[in-house]
Amino acid sequence: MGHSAAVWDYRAAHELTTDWNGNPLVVLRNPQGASARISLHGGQVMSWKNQHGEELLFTSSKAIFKPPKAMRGGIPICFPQFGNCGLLEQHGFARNKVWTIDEIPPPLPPNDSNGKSFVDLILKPSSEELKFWPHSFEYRLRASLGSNGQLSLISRIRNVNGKPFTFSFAYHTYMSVSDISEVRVEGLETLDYLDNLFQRERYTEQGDALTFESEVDRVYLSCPNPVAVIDHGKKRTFVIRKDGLPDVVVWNPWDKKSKAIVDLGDEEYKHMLCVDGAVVENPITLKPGEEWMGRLEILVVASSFCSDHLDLQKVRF
Ligand SMILES: O=P(O)(O)OC[C@H]1O[C@@H](O)[C@H](O)[C@@H](O)[C@@H]1O
Repeated sequence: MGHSAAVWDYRAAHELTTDWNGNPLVVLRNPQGASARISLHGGQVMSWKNQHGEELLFTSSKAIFKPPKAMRGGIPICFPQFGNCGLLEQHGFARNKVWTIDEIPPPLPPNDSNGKSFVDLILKPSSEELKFWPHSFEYRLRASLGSNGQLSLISRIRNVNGKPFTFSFAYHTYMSVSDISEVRVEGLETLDYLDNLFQRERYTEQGDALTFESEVDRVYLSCPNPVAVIDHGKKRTFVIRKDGLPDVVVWNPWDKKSKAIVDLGDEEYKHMLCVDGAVVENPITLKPGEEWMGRLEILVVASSFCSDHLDLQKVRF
């Protein structure tokens, strides 16, 4: 049965360790030497390295690795609320909870199993969460690392409640960049966005590409695939493809705001950019028994491909 191959893949390709603070951590590796580390605290990707051992995600030098807060960096999961538009704590509780590993996960689809290592993490609400968000759910997060180093995150959230519930969501992806002034984001041209710096007022993107000269905190609406983060300094491009995640949040706090963020080092805002696949404008409502799926895939394209003429539609994951 197909299942045995997947179990073999799973056992051979990931290992369990702990971070220096004692939090359990899953390590995925591919045969070429790329790796990803996913913490059971928050189901958060903490590190993603390419085959040369270069870190692709930003982690603050002042990051606090202790529950109940999420570490500043990597890819925190924002669920069941994005931002502060709701009654829950900012970005919801999922990023602050301890997840478990599914030791016998469903297999990878046969057409997608080649060289992939993966892990499935599970979050179910405890009686504590149910007190302030009274909805039973099962959340399965599959993190996988592909043969060309691409990182893929698939969230499946199922309503196991007797009543419908509604949520918003984001993969809050902190990319590591050479210098924010050397970066541009493509794929957002002509889109409408909600500007968090102006009470979520709606504007339309006018530029050919988004560049950074001051604080940016926006939700771009209904973004087509792909979105690209082009880093001229590091000569590499993050190509982002998503499914079930219509919106894209772009955030950099810039100098003034970052001084107020206690777990962000001085001047570190220059080396980070959050570009999140998200569901913000139209939250998801799940009826009893229904499941939602949101997939994010990120591939870093080598410097030789990094030019103004990169044809993003032709990038193969
Ligand atoms: O400090 P937190 O809770 O991780 O949030 C960081 C930022 O996350 C972004 O996604 C929001 O748009 C910002 O408004 C927010 O400041």
